[in-house]
Parts: sequence; C-alpha cells; structure tokens
Amino acid sequence: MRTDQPLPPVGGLRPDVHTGKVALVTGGGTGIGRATALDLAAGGASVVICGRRPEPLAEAAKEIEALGGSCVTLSADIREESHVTTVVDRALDAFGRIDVLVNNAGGQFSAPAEEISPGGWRAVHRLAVEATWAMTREVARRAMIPRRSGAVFFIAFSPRRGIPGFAHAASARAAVENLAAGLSLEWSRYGIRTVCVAPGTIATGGLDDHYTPEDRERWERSVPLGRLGRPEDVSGLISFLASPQGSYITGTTVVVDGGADAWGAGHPVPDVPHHLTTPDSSPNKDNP
Ligand SMILES: CCCCCCC/C=C/C(=O)SCCNC(=O)CCNC(=O)[C@H](O)C(C)(C)COP(=O)(O)OP(=O)(O)OC[C@H]1O[C@@H](n2cnc3c(N)ncnc32)[C@H](O)[C@@H]1OP(=O)(O)O
Ligand SMILES: NC(=O)C1=CN([C@@H]2O[C@H](COP(=O)(O)OP(=O)(O)OC[C@H]3O[C@@H](n4cnc5c(N)ncnc54)[C@H](OP(=O)(O)O)[C@@H]3O)[C@@H](O)[C@H]2O)C=CC1
Repeated sequence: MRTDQPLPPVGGLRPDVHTGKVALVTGGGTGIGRATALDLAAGGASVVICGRRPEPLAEAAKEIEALGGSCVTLSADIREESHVTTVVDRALDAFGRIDVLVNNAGGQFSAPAEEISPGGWRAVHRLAVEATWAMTREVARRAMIPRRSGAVFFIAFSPRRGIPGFAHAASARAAVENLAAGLSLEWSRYGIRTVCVAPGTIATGGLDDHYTPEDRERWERSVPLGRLGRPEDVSGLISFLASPQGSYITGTTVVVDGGADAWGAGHPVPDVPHHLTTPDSSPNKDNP
C-alpha cells in the first residue's frame, strides 16, 4: 500500500461512534491534527481546532463541514497561557463541553545535540511539554473533572528512545509519555483517560516542509513495513482510542509506526570516529 493513498475517515468504526461528543484538537489545521479532527467529526463529534495560522484552520473546517460536521476554528499560539484560556472559553461557549482533547501541536528542528542552544531547547520543550500541560490542565479543570469524564491524548515519537538530531524533541516526548502515565494514576478517579500515541515517521506537509527527501528515504528504510505512515494511520487510532471500544485503555503509550520502534533509529548506527570506541586509543590513556 502506498503512503499517499488516504484512508476514508472513521475507518471501521460506526459513523455515530462519537455522536454527542466535543473534541478539541490543537494544531488541527494540518497533517495528523487535521486528519484526527476529520476522523472524530466523521464519527459524529463536534470539533474545535486551533493553530497559529487561520488559513489551514479554515480549510480543515470546510472539509469537516462538507462531511456534515460542526467545527469551530480558533487562531491561537498555545505557548501563551492567555491563548489557552481563550481557546477553552470559546470551545465551552460554542458547545458547552469538551470530552476529548488531542494535544497534537508540536514541532522541532533537527540539530546535533551540542549545537542546540538553551533557547532552542526551551522553544521545543515550551511547545511540546509546557503548552501541552497548560492546555491539559485547563481542559481537565474546567470541562472534564466537573463532568467526571474525558479522554486526553498526547503525541510522542517512535522510536521511543534517542533519535539522532532530536535530543530536545525526543526528551520532550519522553516527558509527555510519562505525563500520560502519571495522570492516569491521578485522574482515573475522575473518569479521565490519558493516553499517549507514538507515531513513527508520518508523511505530512510538516515533514515535507522541514526535512529533506534524503531524511525521508533514510527513515523509510528503517520501517519494517517498508513505508512511511499516513496521517490517517494515526488519526484512526486516536478515533478508536476515543471511542467506547477504547474505554479500558489509559496510562500507556500506543505505538503506530510500521514496526519502527522494534528496529530502532535505523541501520547503520550513527557515525562515531573509531578512536573514540577503541579503549587503547583514549587521548587520556596515561592519565585516566
Ligand atoms: C528515525 C526516526 C526519526 C523520527 C523523526 C521524527 C520526525 C518528526 C517529524 C515532525 O514532527 S514533522 C512536524 C513538523 N513541524 C515542525 O517540526 C515545526 C517546525 N519547527 C518549528 O516550527 C520551530 O522550529 C519550533 C520548534 C516550533 C520553534 O519555534 P519558535 O518560533 O519558538 O522558534 P524561534 O523563535 O525561531 O527560535 C527559538 C530558538 O530556537 C532556535 N532554533 C530555531 N530553529 C533552529 C534550527 N533550525 N537550528 C538551530 N536552532 C534553531 C533559535 O535559534 C532560538 O534559539 P536562541 O536564538 O534563542 O538561542
Ligand atoms: N510527521 C511525523 O513524522 C511525526 C509527527 N509527530 C508530531 O505530531 C504532531 C503533528 O505533526 P504533523 O502533522 O506532522 O506536523 P504539522 O507541522 O503539520 O502540525 C503541527 C501543527 O501544530 C500547529 N502548531 C505549531 N505550533 C503551535 C503553537 N505554538 N500554537 C498552536 N498551534 C501550533 C501548527 O499550526 P500553525 O503552524 O498554524 O500554528 C500545525 O497545524 C506534532 O506534534 C509532531 O511533532 C510525531 C511523530 C512523527
């Protein structure tokens, strides 16, 4: 199967599986977030999508409305706490509840670890960890804890370990995996499920814009199933996890990666000069 063949929304789920639910998807105008918003809407959910740029949000809303769904779009930078509050205000004004939160907005740049400045590190963690927590906390306190129900999704990375060039991003996503696990211990008592989804490399516009065709080919070669993922491979999983069929799943990470996590960051291993790996050639061998 080719990566560029989209899957129909809803997949094998019933078309009314999310009827009556309200879902908030951060970064819902593009890529995985857009596919997730479409899948949830195709299952009957009303959706709220946010992102910084209004244009992709408007495009996604048009597609959702063409499916017969309801969609509210909000232009917001979720790194700003006041924007997080406004997004939740507007979602509650529009629909009165939020049942599903998909913390999808995220991003990074690829750089050797030693070249990531403190500011660059902070930029990545601020979005993937701090903004995600701010949104989760706001939605939980105002919409989910009072109703004693909800499902919160987080997005991590596969492989679930160090990835060359992504020291900041892989560590941020590890934090988010741990957050999903820890929150399940505290919030199961409120009927809130917290699940992390770890996609492998997924063919999105974001991937095309920020990485080279060589990166993409290298990643593709490290996938046992032999192709990159489609946004719908991830969104279909989230839609299932949000459905009643997923209601016993919480506090864990579900990997959707064509087998990439089973293999690792690819073959061959990152280049390490020979003299650093042979014990008798240490520059400090006389003074260890
Ligand atoms: C084997 C499997 C491999 C798996 C691969 C996983 C593939 C994952 C793919 C995806 O996630 S695709 C989604 C793609 N979308 C993005 O990644 C978004 C692109 N990135 C950004 O939008 C931004 O980089 C950011 C991370 C969100 C930061 O945005 P911000 O507006 O805060 O940045 P700035 O204000 O411009 O800079 C802040 C800080 O960061 C430093 N910096 C920014 N870019 C770079 C860079 N390319 N290289 C080095 N440093 C960078 C910048 O210099 C600033 O630092 P200081 O100057 O303050 O020190
Ligand atoms: N594609 C891949 O291979 C993988 C992706 N992921 C993660 O999945 C998520 C979606 O990725 P993908 O669809 O590929 O990428 P995109 O770049 O298409 O999606 C990122 C979305 O987040 C929004 N966003 C970014 N920063 C902010 C912000 N500060 N406030 C609000 N919205 C923001 C963007 O909109 P705007 O720019 O308008 O704000 C955009 O819609 C990301 O977290 C990504 O890191 C994880 C593993 C692999």
